Amino acid sequence: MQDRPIAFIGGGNMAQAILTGLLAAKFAPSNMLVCAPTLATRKALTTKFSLNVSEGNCDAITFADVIFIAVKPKLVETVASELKQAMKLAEKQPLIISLAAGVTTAQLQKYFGDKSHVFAAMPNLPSAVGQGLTGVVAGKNCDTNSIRLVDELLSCCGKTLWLKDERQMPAIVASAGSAPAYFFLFLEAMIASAQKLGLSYQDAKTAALQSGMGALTMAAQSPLSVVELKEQVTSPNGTTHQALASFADNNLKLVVEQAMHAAAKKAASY
Ligand SMILES: NC(=O)C1=CN([C@@H]2O[C@H](COP(=O)(O)OP(=O)(O)OC[C@H]3O[C@@H](n4cnc5c(N)ncnc54)[C@H](OP(=O)(O)O)[C@@H]3O)[C@@H](O)[C@H]2O)C=CC1
Ligand SMILES: O=C(O)[C@@H]1CCC=N1
Repeated sequence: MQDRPIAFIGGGNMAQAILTGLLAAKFAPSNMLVCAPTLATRKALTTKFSLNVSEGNCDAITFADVIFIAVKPKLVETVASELKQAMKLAEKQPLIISLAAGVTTAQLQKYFGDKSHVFAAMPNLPSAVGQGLTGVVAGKNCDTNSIRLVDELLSCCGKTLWLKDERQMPAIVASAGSAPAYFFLFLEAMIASAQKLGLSYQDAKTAALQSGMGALTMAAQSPLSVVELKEQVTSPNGTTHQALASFADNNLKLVVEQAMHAAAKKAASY
């Protein structure tokens, strides 16, 4: 699999995260092509990854077996109309994996053509460190071999979740695609509060990060539920009780629910 030529349309944050995951899994930079319109982006990508770059998106068709679409959702139709022309002349049809939030397999099928082999995927940024979560759905023309290949590719970047019902995709956007930002926000707030309580920035960051990594590792490994683990930290009328009561007074669960519904609603609107 590592010798498969792979192209990215768009070379921004998400393309680079997946690229980093694939390169760590021993894909060769010489088998990678990134198409991006801005010269500065192409130069930065060449310097960082020593891979191939192109200004023209259609080069992806002659180069690659698998093409990741890593542009903003609103641009997917535009880049698809370019690629579709080149695909008509191609001997072999590439697998198209869209990373765009909220763009469905039906939309992809319409943009790339009824015979195209499309996947709608929703990864997240920790793909860059092999800890990503990608929700994915296969379009109607994808056979078992191509599904297996896409699963292997995405698994280089972390866990892969094949959705039985594509209508679950907005929930994946809200709970995985956007979710790293919620954790970063929480860390940002904890670091700032710890500084106000007297720690240096560096110590505040170490305390927040180590507590976060410790808690997440326990939540992943323990047979106990997160509610039970939370109770183990909380002494009756102790310090944690005070903190959790303050969160409850400020309706933290409702705040989280509203935020995730807003993300899902946006995903469903593309
Ligand atoms: N960021 C994230 O955490 C996640 C993002 N996604 C999805 O990934 C997609 C990309 O997001 P993200 O990487 O954050 O965005 P960025 O803005 O970081 O990157 C977008 C890229 O698209 C390129 N681009 C713009 N126009 C064209 C064009 N006409 N042809 C080819 N490339 C073009 C830009 O090139 P240039 O730099 O040359 O202008 C840029 O490299 C989105 O659809 C988003 O929904 C999904 C999950 C998580
Ligand atoms: O914010 C966004 O729209 C993209 C999709 C998920 C994460 N980033």
